Amino acid sequence: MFKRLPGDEARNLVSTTPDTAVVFRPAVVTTPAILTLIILAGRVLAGLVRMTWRHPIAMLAAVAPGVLTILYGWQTALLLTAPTPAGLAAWALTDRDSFVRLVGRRLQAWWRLIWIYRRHWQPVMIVSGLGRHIRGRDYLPRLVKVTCTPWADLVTVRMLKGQAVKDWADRLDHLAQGFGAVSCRVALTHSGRLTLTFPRHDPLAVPIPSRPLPDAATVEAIEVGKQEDGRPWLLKVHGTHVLVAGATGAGKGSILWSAIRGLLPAVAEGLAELWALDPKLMELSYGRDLFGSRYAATPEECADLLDEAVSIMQKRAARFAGLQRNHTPTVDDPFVLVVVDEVAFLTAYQTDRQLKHRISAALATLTTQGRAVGVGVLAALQDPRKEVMNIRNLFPDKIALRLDESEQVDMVLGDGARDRGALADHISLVPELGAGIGYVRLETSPEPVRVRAAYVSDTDIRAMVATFGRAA
Ligand SMILES: Nc1ncnc2c1ncn2[C@@H]1O[C@H](COP(=O)(O)OP(=O)(O)OP(=O)(O)O)[C@@H](O)[C@H]1O
Repeated sequence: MFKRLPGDEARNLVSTTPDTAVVFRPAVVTTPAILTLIILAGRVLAGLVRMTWRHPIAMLAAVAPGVLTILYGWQTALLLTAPTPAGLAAWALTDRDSFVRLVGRRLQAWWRLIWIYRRHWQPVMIVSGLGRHIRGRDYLPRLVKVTCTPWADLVTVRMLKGQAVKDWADRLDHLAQGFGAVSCRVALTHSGRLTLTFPRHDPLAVPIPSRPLPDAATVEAIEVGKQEDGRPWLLKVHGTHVLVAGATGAGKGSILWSAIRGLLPAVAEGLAELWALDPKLMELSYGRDLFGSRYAATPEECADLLDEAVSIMQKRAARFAGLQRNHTPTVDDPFVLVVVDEVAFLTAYQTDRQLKHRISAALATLTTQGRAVGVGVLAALQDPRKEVMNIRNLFPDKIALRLDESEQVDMVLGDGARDRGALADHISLVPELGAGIGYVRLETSPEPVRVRAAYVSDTDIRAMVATFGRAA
């Protein structure tokens, strides 16, 4: 009945070594076929119980037609079960969003669990070195569940005992390639549990047009683009300082302009002021009228403007002392955002030592004391190395756009950011595909989030100047 397997030959083993003192003849116990069948049946039953426990509705849908047919005949079964698919189809046609959210994504997740992840789990784990094959047994991390979002698969994994997140972070390429995704990111969710994110498509692949002007005057989180999951990317500039690092052509301008755009209604109401330092004389000069007299281009002018910001900050601090600890923008004490394009021109690349010292001191003073009194700095920078920007750590919020070298990612976003998937050095050089794309660490989570800034075109800037130039 059963094929003879190599193991059955063990009883015929003889030693071929001459004069061997001891010859092993392993005792081979033949398992009765009935026992094997009972064990197999037990496993199938346990699998069915587990499946019913985990997916009761799916099991009911699969089993009900058969049971009804046996009990009442096929006509009755058809009559009783047909309304379900018909109802689902009607639901899908009338309210596609809720159908996709509640049914479609679950089916998709189930299908991808079976077809992509479970099918390839063992080989990918063993080949990538995340699982172990010891003495004929596989020790594999456990694939807990798969959830589908509109753009990615989130795969929950229980690590093997003794594994570290770094073991997984070092093998992101293996995982992406193994499961047919373009990239993979890893995040620790609970002790011993990870979530792997495999994007199915890229919602940031096409440039995003400039965001609509806010209806109300606000200095709080400004919508400057989109996050990878499709939600708006809200940038906080009030109560913090933001450093935008990116190689030339990475799209730093689009973040500066999106932030400026979002603040314009507040500027018009007198609740905010935009001060611009434009040492490259390129980016901010285009909308110069938006800044009124608070625009500087030469290093001397920039130093004067920064000193003025420091003086305002210190006067406010003296007035607020003992009365208030946080700033609320008012017409008398508006929020001041100092926008600096290519800050290294004013610091590292500045040849006049005295001026360089003055500017560095003013920037350090603003970034250490300005938050609480409503003076913020939004600075762009091409090269994030410490020699170039020794005060980069005084900026609480940092954004990494396309960077030239992998080591620069952790310099901008902090240790371990690249290991967790902030591949800022892999962003495309083609402007349509990569400009404005970057990684941020939001306050709520240490995991880097991929974002794309909206592109504020020259036409947008001209329209902004036409509407708000006078207010400035
Ligand atoms: N958010 C964006 N979406 C799509 N394309 C963009 C975006 N931002 C910029 N671009 C494109 O990329 C080009 C370079 O952008 P930008 O000049 O802002 O880069 P940069 O980082 O400021 O470079 P540099 O440091 O050389 O000034 C722009 O001319 C534009 O065509």
